[in-house]
Amino acid sequence: MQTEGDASSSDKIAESSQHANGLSASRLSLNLHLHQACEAGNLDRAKECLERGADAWWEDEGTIGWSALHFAAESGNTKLVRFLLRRGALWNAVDSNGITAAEVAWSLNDAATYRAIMDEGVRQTMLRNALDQRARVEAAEDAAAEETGADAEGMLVEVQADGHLVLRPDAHGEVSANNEAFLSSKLSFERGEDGLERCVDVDGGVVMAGWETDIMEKTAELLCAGQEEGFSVLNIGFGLGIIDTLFQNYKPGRHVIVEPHADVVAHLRAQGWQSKPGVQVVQQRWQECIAELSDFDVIYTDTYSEDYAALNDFFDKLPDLVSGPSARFSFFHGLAGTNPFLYDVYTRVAELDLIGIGLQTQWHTIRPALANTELIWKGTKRAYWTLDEFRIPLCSMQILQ
Ligand SMILES: C[S@@+](CC[C@H](N)C(=O)[O-])C[C@H]1O[C@@H](n2cnc3c(N)ncnc32)[C@H](O)[C@@H]1O
Repeated sequence: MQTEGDASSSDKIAESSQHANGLSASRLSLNLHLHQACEAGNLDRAKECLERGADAWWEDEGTIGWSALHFAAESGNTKLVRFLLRRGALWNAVDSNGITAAEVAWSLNDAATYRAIMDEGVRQTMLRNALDQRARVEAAEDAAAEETGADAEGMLVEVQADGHLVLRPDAHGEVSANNEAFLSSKLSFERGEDGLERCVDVDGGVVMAGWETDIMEKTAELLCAGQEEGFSVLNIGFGLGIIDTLFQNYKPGRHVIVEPHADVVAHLRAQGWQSKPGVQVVQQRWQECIAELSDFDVIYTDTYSEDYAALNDFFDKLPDLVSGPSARFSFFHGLAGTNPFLYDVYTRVAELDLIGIGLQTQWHTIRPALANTELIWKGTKRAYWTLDEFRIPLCSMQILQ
């Protein structure tokens, strides 16, 4: 509960008007009435406020920045929540503590309301991805015409100055937000303060770190256990070679590694990867060589400085890469790995996009033992993972046992 006891609307208006971004007193009053209606879970009154011109997106910065959706979520009226979402409420608006309305519902064990907000998030994210994809195709066509490049974006979740969560912000010129810039920048291979090996980019962004070993181990097991002798593996992104080392334990007959970064390739050469039997290293971006590759029983992708749109593009290539309906695919699902609600949204978005190309996904949840110990992120730009549970996708055209 965030409103202040019996404060009258006019008191609240006076308090809020300092932060009102130029809204008139009557509009503020209407917005506050909308909040009160939502706090009471009163759909009819909320409708009336919106019909009279209240703003469904408005957040009361005079208090802790709740929106009408936060109040509606707290009231437990799922119908009201759905109504607000249809009328312009922002599904991912956060209060001044970074809390979304969905998290308010979650804290109250209100699964129906949580689901309603998540569904809207999934719908809008998929729509936005589709629009972005079209914009990228058009940008690429323009770039080809003008011989200029288009910038890629990062996919970290950040709270913006206006209080909204952004799913794919520009990471302020860092190489982690631009695949082309990343691939021509310097990398360091070092030991973190946790004693584990890590690979770090020029800005201090972590490309890969030893704490992910648990995730890689489980992924390799899900993908490789029970495969026939001589099975074939395609891995996109070598990094520290953790998953490739684990794949080798299952003795694949053919093991293709796609890795474009010169420093990573130098690192893997130094470890003798190129002369291992059955191993082929392709020093290209996956986008450049994928059309030449086919017939894999196991496919895994875990790249860096690429966003969800790039992953979705990779999904589209899968039908031409697999050896048959029982081939298995997985990817590193770190999308929105710092916010539990957005992690749920991206889980569902990926699942639906995969259904779109005929793949079923089973999610295997693990708690990486080494994740979130303080030392992991010391001396790095930021933590890209702060959640307790990691979901490993296992995808196939057939339902897997
Ligand atoms: C997170 S690391 C992979 C870690 C790996 N799974 C492991 O177990 O060590 C990401 C790798 O993807 C590579 N990469 C980045 N962009 C790529 C692209 N477009 N195609 C293929 N690999 C890419 C990076 O150079 C980096 O080596």
